[in-house]
Amino acid sequence: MTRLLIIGGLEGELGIAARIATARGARLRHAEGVTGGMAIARGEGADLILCDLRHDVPWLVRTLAAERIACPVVACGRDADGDAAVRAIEAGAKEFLPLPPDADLIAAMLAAAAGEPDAPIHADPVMVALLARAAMVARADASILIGGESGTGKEVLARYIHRHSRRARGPFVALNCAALPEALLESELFGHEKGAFSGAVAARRGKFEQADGGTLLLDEIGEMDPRLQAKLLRTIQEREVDRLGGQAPVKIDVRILCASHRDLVEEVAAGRFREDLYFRLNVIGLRLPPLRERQGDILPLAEHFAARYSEANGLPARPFAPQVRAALLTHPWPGNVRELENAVHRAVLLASEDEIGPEALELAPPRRQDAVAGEAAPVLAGAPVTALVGRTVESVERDLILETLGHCLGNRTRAAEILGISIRTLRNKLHDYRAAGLAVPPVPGQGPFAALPSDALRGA
Ligand SMILES: Nc1ncnc2c1ncn2[C@@H]1O[C@H](COP(=O)(O)OP(=O)(O)OP(=O)(O)O)[C@@H](O)[C@H]1O
Repeated sequence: MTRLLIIGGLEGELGIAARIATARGARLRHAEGVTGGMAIARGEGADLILCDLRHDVPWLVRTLAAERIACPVVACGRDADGDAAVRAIEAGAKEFLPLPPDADLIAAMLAAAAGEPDAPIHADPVMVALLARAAMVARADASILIGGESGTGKEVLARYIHRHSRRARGPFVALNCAALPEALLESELFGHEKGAFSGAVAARRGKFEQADGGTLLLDEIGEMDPRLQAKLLRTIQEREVDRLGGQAPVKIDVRILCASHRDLVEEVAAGRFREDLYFRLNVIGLRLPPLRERQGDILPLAEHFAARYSEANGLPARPFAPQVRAALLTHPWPGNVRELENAVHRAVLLASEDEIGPEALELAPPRRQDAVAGEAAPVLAGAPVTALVGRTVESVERDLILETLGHCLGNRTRAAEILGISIRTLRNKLHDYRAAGLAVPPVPGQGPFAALPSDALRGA
């Protein structure tokens, strides 16, 4: 959690800045003047100092430097205080924050001060409120269940909670419960002793032990099978894990965060998820809204991804053309932030020299589930191999899986065989694609198009 020190009177606009910063999860200390501020910086330390320009900012900056206290100072004032701002910056103040304060600017400063490279990018009031709540509940040790469609940023939020918790210096460990078959998931979670099963050639600490003193994120918890659910409940209640093949349980101190794109209440009602475990995990519930319900986040996220992928690919930073901005704002984003990230990544690679224009933006048309024949083609189906450069592994994998399944007329077993993956992995992936609004060929004999000829089903 960022320790913010504000120097100056809090009755006016600086007070508003203080409230914004606290709402964004900063821990606030306050001093009326620079001498009091220095005393706090020496005693408790600070990650960021906001100092009113009416105080002696140059003295503050010099004294911090002389005492080797590394802490950025941001000078705050009205635009009219130009001369004082220049003097402050010349003395070594990091930035000038114009008053009245802008909430996004404060958030960016806090994120930079906290050194949070993967801080959630956000601007929409819905997300501002959600993150403020997350930062608040992060301090308790209670379990949190994070709901939200696939790709909305549940893991990003979980990491944010960890960083704002008193376990921030401990490990953050994540495990996707949908990605592994049951037996493997069990040993990944709980660990095993050497020889516990064939192939267990050495003892291995499970994720619970790895997360000791920190936070464990169990992603896609709704996919966990009932036997493991029972074992998980026991582990949480007893605060100790039994390694497979182990002699004695091992004490653990772990905070559990869970994420699921399924409605776990429905899963409980359907008898697929244990009610007692649900109540254990859902002490606090947070729901990430789909991207289409937080329009204010779209452009800041798009700009963030454009900057990131331009830099990563050694390309110049280019602005989005106005048509692209409009298209980004109106697209429904069934795959949420992940879809936006992939679309912007592609656009950055395909764009011309001076701007990211509409020709570089490929947006998948919105799809109904189980689309009619001919529409069953996956996004970018039939892309020749030479067109793969510039695409993410994830999007190529998705197209490969959907095309293969279409080729097998929806036969999951056959498609999994051809793809060389387990049927469980295939099912999990198809589930995600469906949740993201993509057309998934139905199981033969069950779908509405079972009677159609194969060519029609295969699509493009
Ligand atoms: N607010 C955000 N700021 C920056 N990046 C984000 C944000 N939200 C999501 N992302 C990015 O979008 C992608 C998907 O996010 P994440 O994996 O957290 O989603 P998820 O909801 O856990 O998805 P799934 O349910 O499929 O596991 C990631 O690459 C992540 O970095």
